[in-house]
Amino acid sequence: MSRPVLLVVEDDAALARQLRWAYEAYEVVVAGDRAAALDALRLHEPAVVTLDLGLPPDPDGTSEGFATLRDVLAAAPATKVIVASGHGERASALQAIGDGAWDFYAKPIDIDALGLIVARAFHVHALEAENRRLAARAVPSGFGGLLYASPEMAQVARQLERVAPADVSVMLLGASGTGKELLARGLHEASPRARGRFVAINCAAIPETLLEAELFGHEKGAFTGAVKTTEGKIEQAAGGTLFLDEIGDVPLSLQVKLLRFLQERVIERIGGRRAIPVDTRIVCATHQDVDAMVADGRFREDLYYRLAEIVVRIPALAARTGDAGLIARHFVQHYARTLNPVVTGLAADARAAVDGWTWPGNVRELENRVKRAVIMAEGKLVTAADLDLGTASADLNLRTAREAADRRAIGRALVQADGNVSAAARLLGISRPTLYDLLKAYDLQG
Ligand SMILES: Nc1ncnc2c1ncn2[C@@H]1O[C@H](COP(=O)(O)OP(=O)(O)OP(=O)(O)O)[C@@H](O)[C@H]1O
Repeated sequence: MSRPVLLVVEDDAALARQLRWAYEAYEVVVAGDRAAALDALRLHEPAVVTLDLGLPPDPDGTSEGFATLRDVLAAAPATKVIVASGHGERASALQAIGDGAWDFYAKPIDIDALGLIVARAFHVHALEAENRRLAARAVPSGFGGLLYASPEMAQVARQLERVAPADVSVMLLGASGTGKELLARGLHEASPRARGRFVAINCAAIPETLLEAELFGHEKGAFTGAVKTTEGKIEQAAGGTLFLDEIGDVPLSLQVKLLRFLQERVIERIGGRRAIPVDTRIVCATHQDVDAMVADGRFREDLYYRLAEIVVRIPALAARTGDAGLIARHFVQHYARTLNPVVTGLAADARAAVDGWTWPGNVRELENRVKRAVIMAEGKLVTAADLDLGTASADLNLRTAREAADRRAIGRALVQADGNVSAAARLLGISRPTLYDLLKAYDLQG
């Protein structure tokens, strides 16, 4: 097997020779200045580079060393650069770490100590490469950017893949921020209507009085302010998919009109007299407990059956084994690129905090926290404190630890039981009312 390449950027030829001789486990490539270092980087793509900051034409300063560090990391950001700090240059070594170097060592060189740092750098590089490979593999095709590695979400994706080609209505149930809109879009893209439009409307965000016009459109002069004829969202989605988010917030009066559209597949704009046929697929979502709403008359049962030919339950993020860490890594890389390129990953305490947190706001909360943390991070790694999870992680106290465990177990049981609350309760060994209480308490309805 060929030996891994260690690039030594060093203008002292005698020292470079000594390193080549000492590190026989590696193929040591030596570069004496910045240009040679970059050539060697392109040619050998070394995982690890040792860098003397004092390079010609500035052998007594550090400017050329820092420029080399910048160029190396710009060309190959995953490279582990270990910086040499001469006597009294500790401050520049620390600055180099801030600029993205992986570690530093003090001159004069202790061959064994540097050897350990180098070996560890190769090891970490290999782990990170493996992580990236796994993360890349975890991105499934077809569901527009949805990230997961958990069996719980794999099951959801499979269900949606199966129903995408059939022109049935789909109801997505899940707490806020679990990715319902992303899944609805994925469903559209995997369906024969993919060439048509995906039109989304959040029924909770629009005042009751305006919702009807938004959905059905209006003719010019239908009401004060209706200065021109306007198509509603339903018409806009003709040939494509209409995503009705927060369907549980549609008032009863409008539920009747929606039902009529779903039965007859024609709409009438407000103030219009013409029935306009519209062919669109309906996907809807809610975080509310629609079963309970139907039971106490807040949601029409006949409409429910039209909208929910297929019901898919989206587990809370805390109930997806391993997904929070995976998604956090993705967002760190994503936001680091534009907001703070020095940041390369999550510190160990941050990873533990991400795994332990209950994520009441699900993926949206995770994305927001990571984004803010990337901006706030002072070094290469995002810490638990940057995520604002430092004191609030699951081991804050027994109650939060229990809640996290409850959420995970309930989410999994619901997925396993295909959303059937009685079956999930049996799996969990608790009564149905107790499970309902827990679903309510943790806002896990659906
Ligand atoms: N599995 C995932 N992988 C990557 N990003 C995700 C995932 N799930 C959700 N997101 C992102 O999280 C954010 C929230 O997702 P989305 O808007 O789909 O949630 P939602 O369930 O519709 O929320 P709400 O009910 O509050 O409208 C979006 O920015 C979305 O891109």
